[in-house]
Amino acid sequence: MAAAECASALSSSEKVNFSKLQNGSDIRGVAVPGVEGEPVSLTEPVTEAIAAAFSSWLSDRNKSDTPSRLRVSIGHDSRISAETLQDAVSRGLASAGVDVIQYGLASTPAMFNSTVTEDEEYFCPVDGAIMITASHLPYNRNGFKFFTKDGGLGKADIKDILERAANRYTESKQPAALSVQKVDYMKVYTSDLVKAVRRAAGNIEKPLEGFRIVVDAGNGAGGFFAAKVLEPLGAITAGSQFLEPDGLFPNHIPNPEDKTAMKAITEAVLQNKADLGIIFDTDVDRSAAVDSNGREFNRNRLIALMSAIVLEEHPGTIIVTDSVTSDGLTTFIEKKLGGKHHRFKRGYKNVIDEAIRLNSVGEESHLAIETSGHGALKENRWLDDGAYLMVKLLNKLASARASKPGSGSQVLTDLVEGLEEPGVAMELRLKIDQNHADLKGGSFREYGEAVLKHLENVASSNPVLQKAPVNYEGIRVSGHGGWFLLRLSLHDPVLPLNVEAPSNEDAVKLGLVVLAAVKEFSALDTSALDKFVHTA
Ligand SMILES: O=P(O)(O)OC[C@H]1O[C@H](O)[C@H](O)[C@@H](O)[C@@H]1O
Repeated sequence: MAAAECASALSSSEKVNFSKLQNGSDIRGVAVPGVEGEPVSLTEPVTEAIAAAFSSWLSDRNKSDTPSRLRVSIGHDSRISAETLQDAVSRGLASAGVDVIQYGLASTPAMFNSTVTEDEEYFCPVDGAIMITASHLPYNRNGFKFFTKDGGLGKADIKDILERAANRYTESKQPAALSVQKVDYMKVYTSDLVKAVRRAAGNIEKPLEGFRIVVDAGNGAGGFFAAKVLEPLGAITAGSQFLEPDGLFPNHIPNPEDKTAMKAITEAVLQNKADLGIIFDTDVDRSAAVDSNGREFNRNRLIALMSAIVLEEHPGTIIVTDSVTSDGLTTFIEKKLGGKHHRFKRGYKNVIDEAIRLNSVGEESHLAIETSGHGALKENRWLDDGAYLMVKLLNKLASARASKPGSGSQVLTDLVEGLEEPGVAMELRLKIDQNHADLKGGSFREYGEAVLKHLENVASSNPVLQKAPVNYEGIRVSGHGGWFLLRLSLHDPVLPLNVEAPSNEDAVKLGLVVLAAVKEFSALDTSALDKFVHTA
């Protein structure tokens, strides 16, 4: 499908529900027509209004300290609607009197980086940055993430921007005099990553010489990592796959939580006898790895690995994670590594903000990381960066090679030794039918809260179950050698259920507890749970 077919224009008299485009701290919508039941919501005029609204938000925020014209950078991932939206964003910004700098294909973390880089040749630092991406969502979606030098914008800022956009959308527009610069900013960002590995290795030019490392970019924006980061450091990247951007994602979903994606990189490692495999999501703010034996470092195992690295550097520090992390991970961080596991809420912005808050009240934390593969380090300005997580693994490889040549990725494998892993780990997503009479006109959130309250009461009266003493999200309960967590999704009318247990039999016992408690809620679709408890 050609980019020109994307994002057909709406007339300004049509009603646009801007608030529906908010997805937590991002904006997301449908940008490409053709999928039944998914009309285009992120049209060019809507996009122009959002970009102009960001610039008005930015200029209000910077009023006192930036008398000159504002500069905003724009980057995008490999989606087929990227260029159309990039042009619309540029027009929206220019109409608001902002200087526009287009980076073309870029990663989300690079966009944040552009707000802190000091380099006039690249028009940096910019006052704000916009990344056009919908992460791992299907090809027809797209969206925006916004950054200033203080990091990614939060929920309240996005709400504000969408309100401003709704007001602007009805205003008649003047054609804007477009002042657009194009620069290859990824050159700056990748050279920062290369320098970070060289520095950690004692300023050796090629600290990864001889390592075979394969990259799977899933046809997203992460293909640069092979040629622009690994190769200059001396690694051999033969066997890397899906490095070419292709917004139809023909090979697999670029998502390190996805089983097919992890299988693809694992096979590439084994076939190429590589020391390490690295996989990114579409916009490179999430990642995972695979060791030379094909063992996956994603989800809890990636957190364990990163915790081991960070706790060597900062003994005793607090590791902040999302809520769906395993009990085995807590034991590993606290008993084996001597750190403290702070299991917080789901959502990368939530874990990062919590780590920043802890530091501000004198509780030292250096790592905030989610099972999804999002992760941020204090040393890297709390930038949510999948590529930087991989840089930390590369540093480990390089230092192990210096002391023990030929040991491949064994150093990483050894670091997670002792992590207890459950026999069964699963997530089922139970949908709330928002139009169901049982909601009695209330919101799906209220309904979900009622389900959780009831489950809490049921669990409290069952002597074989123990409610988690500290819990920030949903209902987490231990029993039958495992645990379950039922919570409200951050964005969707869904109650995700995570269960971990030593065996299928135990997982079924936990599943039955949940099923018995929620079955009277007729707007909740429990078919996946029914199926699990009857067939597992
Ligand atoms: O609550 P859920 O539906 O499981 O979604 C949770 C996820 O939402 C978004 O994708 C965020 O980027 C992730 O950081 C978060 O983990």
